[in-house]
Amino acid sequence: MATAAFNLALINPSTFILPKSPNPTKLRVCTLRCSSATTNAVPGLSERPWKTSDARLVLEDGSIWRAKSFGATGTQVGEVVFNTSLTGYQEILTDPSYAGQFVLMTNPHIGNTGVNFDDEESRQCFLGGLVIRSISISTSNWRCAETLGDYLAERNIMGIYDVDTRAITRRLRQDGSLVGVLSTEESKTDEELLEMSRSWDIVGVDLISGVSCKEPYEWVDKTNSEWEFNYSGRDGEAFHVVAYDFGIKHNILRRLASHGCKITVVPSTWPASEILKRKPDGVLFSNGPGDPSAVPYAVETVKEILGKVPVFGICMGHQLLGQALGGKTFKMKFGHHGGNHPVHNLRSGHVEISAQNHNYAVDPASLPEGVEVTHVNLNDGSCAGLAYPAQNIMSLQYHPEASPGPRDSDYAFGEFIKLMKKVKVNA
Ligand SMILES: NC(=O)CC[C@H](N)C(=O)O
Repeated sequence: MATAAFNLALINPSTFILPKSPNPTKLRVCTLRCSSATTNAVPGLSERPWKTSDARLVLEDGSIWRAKSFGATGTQVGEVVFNTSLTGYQEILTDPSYAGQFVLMTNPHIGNTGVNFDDEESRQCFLGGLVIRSISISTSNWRCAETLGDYLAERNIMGIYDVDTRAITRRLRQDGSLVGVLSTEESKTDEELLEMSRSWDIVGVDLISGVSCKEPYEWVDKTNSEWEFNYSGRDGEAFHVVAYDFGIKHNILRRLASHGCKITVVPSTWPASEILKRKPDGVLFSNGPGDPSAVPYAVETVKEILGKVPVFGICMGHQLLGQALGGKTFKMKFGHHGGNHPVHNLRSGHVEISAQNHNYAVDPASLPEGVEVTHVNLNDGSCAGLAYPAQNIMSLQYHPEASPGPRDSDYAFGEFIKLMKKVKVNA
């Protein structure tokens, strides 16, 4: 009888799914697995020559997922989001827009290429943690500098593996984003971790101030030659772009530099008046973590700049532009995170496969007349791009810089160059 119940549980994970219950004493564990993974095996020193589960992911709905840890140890709270990218885990780990979130990779096998010196998208990892199905037991790549586990441990980022990522993804798709707690601390009870997850919220929190640079700096690095497949925009003229760092990804800066721009990066709180004094040819509002409604100071800055100089907003920058134009943003059910999101460019008629990472979106119905929706996400019809030609504004909800992901939308940087050029010529 007991054996039958055990087998049933293994083949049907939903057996272990617990209803969201205010009574934490009813907690049970979602997965029960043995594995022959040998990553941490210490022959002769352990009764079992394989690593057994030593971590828990406790979700706010009351479900508990037993897992194995890699990277840092400890206890961490965050919002769980799933990312459908097949490659590019290092760029994802260093995308500052994941601050406050645990990234669950739907691709089951992660870590096989290790990490390298070139693919960093920011100065550190800001995400809460990494959740994967299987960590590669060997690392092989010509650029590999170290293993994923060592990299995360050095940066104090928790990772877990041997967890049913497919079941968690299905739950997030069904119920929406969930807050969770990752812990390797046996001393903490399930109830304590559940309480922690339920008393934490990502909505309404200014996460930008924790990731933005503290002082302005100049950026000069370009993307390498494999990116030179598109309109280069270089015509001997170096446009000066000021980039607001709300959590900016380096490839945005590299792409602008490759188009010949002279770039000054400024902190998120830098006054608009200081920017306008420098008379830039354009201003870029970058991607960044969290809720756009939690940073009214940034919306005010955007408002002060609009109409005075051409602007380009990317992701968080697009959301802040939407609000500055009088529109509203809202939290999506589980957002878009991955490198395979189809977007319809309404101006060209083309479909772009895009890189995306956002949980909030602009409500197009809330925007004033004259603002044009230029791009639509084909998965759910949400607004993926805006333009307000009267004020030389363009923005995208997704990532034309890719990194990781397809480069279909790279033309957007060329369009920004054209916008700056048009305004300069007519000045
Ligand atoms: N990549 C981003 O800029 C993310 C924007 C915002 N934090 C969101 O989740 O919607």
